Amino acid sequence: MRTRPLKVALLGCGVVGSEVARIMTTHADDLAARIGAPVELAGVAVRRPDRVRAGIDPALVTTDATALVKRGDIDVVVEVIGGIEPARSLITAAFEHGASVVSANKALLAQDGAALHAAAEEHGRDLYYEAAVAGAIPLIRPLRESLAGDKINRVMGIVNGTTNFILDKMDSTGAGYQEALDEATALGYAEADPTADVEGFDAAAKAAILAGIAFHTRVRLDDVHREGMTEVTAADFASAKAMGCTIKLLAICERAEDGASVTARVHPAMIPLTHPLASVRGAYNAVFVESDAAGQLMFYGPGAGGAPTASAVLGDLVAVCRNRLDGSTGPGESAYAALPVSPMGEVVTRYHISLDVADKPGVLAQVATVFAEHGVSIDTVRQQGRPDSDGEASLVVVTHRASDAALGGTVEALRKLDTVRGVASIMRVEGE
Ligand SMILES: NC(=O)c1ccc[n+]([C@@H]2O[C@H](COP(=O)([O-])OP(=O)(O)OC[C@H]3O[C@@H](n4cnc5c(N)ncnc54)[C@H](O)[C@@H]3O)[C@@H](O)[C@H]2O)c1
Ligand SMILES: N[C@@H](CCO)C(=O)O
Ligand code: NA
Repeated sequence: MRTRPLKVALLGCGVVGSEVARIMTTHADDLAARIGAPVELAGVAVRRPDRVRAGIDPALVTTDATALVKRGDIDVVVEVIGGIEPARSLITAAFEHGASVVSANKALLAQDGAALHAAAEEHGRDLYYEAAVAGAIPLIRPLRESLAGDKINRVMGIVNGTTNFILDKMDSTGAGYQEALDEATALGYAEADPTADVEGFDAAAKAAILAGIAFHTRVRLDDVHREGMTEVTAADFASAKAMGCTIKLLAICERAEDGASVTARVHPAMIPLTHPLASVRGAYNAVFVESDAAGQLMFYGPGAGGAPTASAVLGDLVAVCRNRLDGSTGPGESAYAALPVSPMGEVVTRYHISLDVADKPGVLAQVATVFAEHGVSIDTVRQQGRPDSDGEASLVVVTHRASDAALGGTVEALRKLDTVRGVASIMRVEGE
């Protein structure tokens, strides 16, 4: 074993960074044995230097992250600050000054992954980010390495723990969205500003990263269709139950049936209770991968939290350190397929549409005609009179597979019918 240590700079010492530092210290001997050289924490960049950080030598702490990454003797920079800047400039400077980088930053990778990979390649260094998608769950490496010989057709997953916790609460208790969000906040699952999670931004960033790796194609954050889950109601869950389904916020990356294009999207969807993703409870994450040769694979585990996320960071750290020792680099960006990313209108799936209609003769026929005129085939229709309403009924239509554009046209035309008083909800049905 080499005795000269590999030097690691840690940027950010929050929820994830403090766990990275702890594991580096407590598992130092094992890490050294696995890597073939000791790893030394050579500097820790923080924003608040006065805070007491158990197990971290105060002499290592600095507020000057830029000077730390430019020191020249750093082998690996671990970026767990988050956000776009200064993380992007720091990572770029790290490559320029000879370091490899491990990051957990999905927002940055989804936005600037291509440029950062190019910088890593230019300087002959590694950029690893297993922790950026689904926390501790090994996913990036299985997609990039274990499945490198297969053809991935679909990646569908629950990649946000906060929203899964909220939806699971709504499902199991009948609570409304706000009540479930309040509980998630009180228990520390949801942040004070939950926008990134509940509006699907976090999941969309992860979808962009996953689609890019799965399809060897550059998929930018802007290419991902995004709908949050704030409009999901207790009534939607009741409808889902009636169909033997539950509702999950899904990130879905798909190759088109002709293989010539791909799509990436995040939205709430009904899935059958028999689908493996339906049994993912609480704040857990899971990703379902379908490929030509392997068939169906499921990756499941904790998608967030300090120690679980640090597990993924440490795994990357070991891999990157091994590469440094033998002067190699691991796989970089693979975007050779360069498939076009189609807009949401071209996505084909099934829909569950709940309408408030006038309860009188001919209405069902009128509604069915609108679906037929737009080429959307109906699978089932369920009508329920509502005793409390003045001559209104709820009409629930479940369609066969149709394009999002055709469904959009159908709904627009339905809204124009006098007999359709309102469109209570539209939800996609996945996983069948
Ligand atoms: N917390 C999780 O469960 C989780 C899971 C997966 C990925 N991640 C990702 O890991 C990263 C870190 O997340 P976190 O939960 O640890 O966040 P956090 O807010 O707890 O920690 C970030 C730390 O960086 C510090 N910081 C900010 N700007 C800095 C600067 N210029 N120099 C030095 N330090 C600076 C902050 O003071 C803070 O302590 C993010 O990219 C996040 O998306 C987090
Ligand atoms: N806010 C994210 C953290 C992990 O990226 C979640 O709830 O899953
Ligand atoms: Na992961």
